[in-house]
Amino acid sequence: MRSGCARGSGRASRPVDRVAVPIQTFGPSGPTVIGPAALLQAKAITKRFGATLALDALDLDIADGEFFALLGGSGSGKSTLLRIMAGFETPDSGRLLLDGADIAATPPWARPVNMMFQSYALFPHLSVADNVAYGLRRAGVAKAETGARVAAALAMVGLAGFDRRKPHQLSGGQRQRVALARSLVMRPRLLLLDEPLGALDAGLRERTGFELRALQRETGAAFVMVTHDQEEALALADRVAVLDGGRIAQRGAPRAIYERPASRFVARFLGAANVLEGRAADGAFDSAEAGATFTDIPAGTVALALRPERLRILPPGADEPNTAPGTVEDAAFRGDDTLLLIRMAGGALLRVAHAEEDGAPPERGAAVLVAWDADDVVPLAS
Ligand SMILES: Nc1ncnc2c1ncn2[C@@H]1O[C@H](COP(=O)(O)OP(=O)(O)OP(=O)(O)O)[C@@H](O)[C@H]1O
Repeated sequence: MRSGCARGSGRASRPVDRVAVPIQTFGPSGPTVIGPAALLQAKAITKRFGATLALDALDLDIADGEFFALLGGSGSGKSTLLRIMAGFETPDSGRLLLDGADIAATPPWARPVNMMFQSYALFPHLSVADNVAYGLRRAGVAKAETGARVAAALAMVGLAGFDRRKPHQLSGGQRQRVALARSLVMRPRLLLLDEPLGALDAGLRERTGFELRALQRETGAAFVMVTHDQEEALALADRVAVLDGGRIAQRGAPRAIYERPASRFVARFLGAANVLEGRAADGAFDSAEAGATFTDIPAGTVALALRPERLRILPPGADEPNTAPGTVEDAAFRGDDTLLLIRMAGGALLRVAHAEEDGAPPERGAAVLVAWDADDVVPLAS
């Protein structure tokens, strides 16, 4: 992965009374939060739109104070799930619990939940301050308190002094901050963010990503972010759920699902791993397309994943275990590495990230050996 946003250890600045220590069990579908720290629980949520099954008996737990990312391709059900959490959409079946109590019948405004829309949905005719104050005024909060909370929220997102401007007098990044301030001013326990960085250019995305994490730590609210960008999800979230066809394909800490994807879909979706097909028998996996046999492979393995950055290139004839011959079909320089496409003798096309510090990459057409460490071979069960 080449990611713009580093993950900070970061927990230290969270107020002590909001520290989230979820208790987890590890079942076949990944860790499940069972402790009192579970803030929101979706249980077997199903939602259809006509013939489309948008969510398929989906289970999910969000812990108090965590940064959670819902990651998936177009149409995987991310937005539908977010809208159900917010109360803008009603599930056909299943339950949604907040602190253990069913909130199916609770209208959006009465939930301690706030949603920041991808479009920001600011009122164009209202000033920045009035946009941010809107929810507090509707809730009948006193004028003096409203003023103080609006000022604090604007300061928090770095927009002190912008109160009188109208949305059209702001840049895209500033409009996004107003939308954030408008959500945070309500002091939600759960903030839902629909593609929060989607409308920003690359430089601003990285900076805003760091700021989002800082705000999440500062407020102690749980953040649930929808994104189709895997780097963004891995960089920002404490936990990630990968959605596929209205179901959760895998969930867990970013590093865990990146390094140990459970299925072909997750391996390809996160970091574009090489997926090798073949046949498992007696603890070995024979991949004709890779021209290699892998040993110590658990029963039930249907394919193997190998990350491009874990593969190495050796000259032909090198005397090392765990190698297979191939030919360089193409090469693309990417700055800190070169992406090589290697056609293996068995026909598979492998992606290999050749780091700059490993010297000049081989030329197109060169015969090479592709090498791997046994520890980097990830067995996939589906
Ligand atoms: N109001 C609706 N009416 C009909 N179909 C809908 C409606 N909302 C969503 N769908 C369908 O439900 C499925 C899931 O949609 P959803 O918007 O949740 O996906 P998504 O993962 O957020 O996708 P994207 O990244 O493209 O926004 C899609 O097939 C979509 O076409």
